[in-house]
Amino acid sequence: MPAGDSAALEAQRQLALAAAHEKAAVEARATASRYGVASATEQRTARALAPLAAAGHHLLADRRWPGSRRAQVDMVVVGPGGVFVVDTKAWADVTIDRDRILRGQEDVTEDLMALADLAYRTEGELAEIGLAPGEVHAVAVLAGRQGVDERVGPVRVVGERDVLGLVARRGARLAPAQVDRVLARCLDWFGQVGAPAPVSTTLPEPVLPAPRVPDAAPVVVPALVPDDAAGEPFEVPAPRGPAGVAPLHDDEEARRTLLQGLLAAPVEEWMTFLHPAQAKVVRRSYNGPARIRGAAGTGKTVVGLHRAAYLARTREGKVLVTTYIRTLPDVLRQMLTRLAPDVVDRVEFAGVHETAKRILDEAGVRVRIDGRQIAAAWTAAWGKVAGGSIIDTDRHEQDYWHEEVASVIKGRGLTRWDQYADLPRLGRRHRLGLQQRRVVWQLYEAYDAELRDRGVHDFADQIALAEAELRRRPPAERYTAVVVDEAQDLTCVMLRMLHGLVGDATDGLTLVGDGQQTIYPGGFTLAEAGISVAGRGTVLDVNYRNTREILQFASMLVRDDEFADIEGATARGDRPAQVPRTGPKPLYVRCAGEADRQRRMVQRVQEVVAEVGTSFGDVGVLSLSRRGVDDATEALRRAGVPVVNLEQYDGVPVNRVKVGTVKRAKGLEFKQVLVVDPYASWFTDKPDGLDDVDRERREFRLRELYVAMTRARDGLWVASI
Ligand SMILES: Nc1ncnc2c1ncn2[C@@H]1O[C@H](COP(=O)(O)OP(=O)(O)OP(=O)(O)O)[C@@H](O)[C@H]1O
Repeated sequence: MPAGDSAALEAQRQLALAAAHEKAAVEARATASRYGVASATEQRTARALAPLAAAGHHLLADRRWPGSRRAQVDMVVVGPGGVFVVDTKAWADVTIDRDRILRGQEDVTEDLMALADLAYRTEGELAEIGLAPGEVHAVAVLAGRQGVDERVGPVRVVGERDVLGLVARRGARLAPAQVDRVLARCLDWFGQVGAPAPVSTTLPEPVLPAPRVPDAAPVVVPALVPDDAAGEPFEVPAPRGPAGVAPLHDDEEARRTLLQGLLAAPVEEWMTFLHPAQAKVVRRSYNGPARIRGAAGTGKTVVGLHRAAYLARTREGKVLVTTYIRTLPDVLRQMLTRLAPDVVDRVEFAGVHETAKRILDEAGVRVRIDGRQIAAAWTAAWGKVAGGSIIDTDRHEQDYWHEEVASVIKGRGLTRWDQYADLPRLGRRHRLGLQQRRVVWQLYEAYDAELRDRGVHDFADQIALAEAELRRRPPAERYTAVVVDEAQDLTCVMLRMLHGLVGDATDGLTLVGDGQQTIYPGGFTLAEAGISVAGRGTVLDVNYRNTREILQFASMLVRDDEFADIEGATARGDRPAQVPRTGPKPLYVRCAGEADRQRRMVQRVQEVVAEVGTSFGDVGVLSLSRRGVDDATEALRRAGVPVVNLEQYDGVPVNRVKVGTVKRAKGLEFKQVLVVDPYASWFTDKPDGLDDVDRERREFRLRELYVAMTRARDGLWVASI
């Protein structure tokens, strides 16, 4: 090749190289400007959140996205308000339509779902140390925006100026020691980002065109027009002020927002921090009905509530929390309001009868319940069929037969004599011969006829009708899940009805309870109710409520107790493996008579409220009978002690001594409990010498006392005569 030719080629090569470098430079600049935009907006989010540091929050910026080699999380906030996984979006023209988010015409929901998925995995990671699932939040911050507070699925979408308030308003949910534990785990989970990839200046050797033979024209290097790489279309508010950036919050505003959070009442530990075993049950998925059991005070209700919140958060549709006791759902709602304010409106609380009523109302089925007419129907039926018969003995009060009809026959949904003739009456010790059963059945028939003649229904009818209605017309996904607290209190038909709401759907039905606390007759098995929880059971075994001394005292009552468990076997109560708390021994006093007992009861109340940290509202006075409740109420009122009957208590803190029957106290707890109606013989009678009628009575009574005593957190006082 002639020398001139080779020089020209070299010039061409150099020019091509220069062009390639220039192109690469333009691209690199464009990329840099994109990063610049991102980091500028992220920095603004960081600045918006910065005041939180003064309130005990830790801001982890630019951490590794767990499970990804390259992706980063803009910011993780760990503090008293919980854990917030924050991603800043420099998006303009954003519209949110229900669970979708659009950027102009483009649906960018999936982008947020990646963040949701990360928060979900983080929740699982932190459950390992017991952090309750509801304390981890996915937050997308819209750069340069204000006054936005929306939800796209599980992701909270807020403006840059709203994010501080979002975190601060959560208040003090985690104690400093818990924040430290969560922080340590988060530092591991969201690892450090490694060194950035080195910048390479190596370019491939340019391939030059072959020289044209006749007259080689000079190579024209096209002018390089920078790509349209100015970055994403988004609006950042016009800079203001000397620094060129608008202040996100003036000091006063930030202080006010923070103060709001700091002043919020701290929540109890169990609302945010669980035992890891509890936290896992909350999130576990069961491919059908599940059962959570455990002895008194092991946190079953707590887990049930967290699970309800978790299911509401992660599923479409509503969750129902229900229980037998009419007043308990209100108390549970109050708890959930503080535990999971974000989902409380998607969880319904209703007693099991209220639930039946709603089902029937919606189906247009009329039910007429009239207490007086029901009582009259019973009295008339008893007079016609049972009075003077072989079941009318002084061994049984009418109540016994009323329970037999209401709980055993109607509770188990029996409608034919042959079903009852040889029915194993689980949990009822007194054996009934065929003759007695026949009379009981006739009594039932007569009672039923009396109800129909009067055009009224009783409460068991209401449940049976609702259950039948659900069978006739399965509900159109009314609830996504049903959580039943104190499930051992329900009759067979009640459980069938609740099962009818969700069937065997994954995570549909969660039964929470403790067979040891069964205080109603009418035992049955889950198989009879058409429910199987095989392989989907969990036992909780740390007692968080009682001191060791209280539990030991209460457990003596049920030492030899055997009960018919809903899973089919005759069971002994679950015993907690751990009872971490200790305290003073319970006091058992023998009184000279009823008047003496009332006097000492008032004195005891006055003593305990004189202790630091105990007020009237922390005291529960419990009785097995309504009469006992009336007497105690009267005595306390006379002494000027403020009282509230548990029938009227809805969980809103009130500084009055709570007085009520043990049945009404189910699921509740008090710092100090006074049990006011035992007779000494209840504790001393040996079961061996009793016939089966008395044995049955004794068993139910002792279980009820056990329930009463295990309501006590710190102090227990039992007075007998
Ligand atoms: N992980 C926990 N950390 C601290 N306290 C807890 C925890 N779990 C439960 N508790 C507390 O233990 C007490 C008992 O909890 P809970 O009422 O849920 O028990 P339970 O098993 O439903 O009791 P019961 O069957 O006797 O009604 C409550 O005061 C609750 O706040």
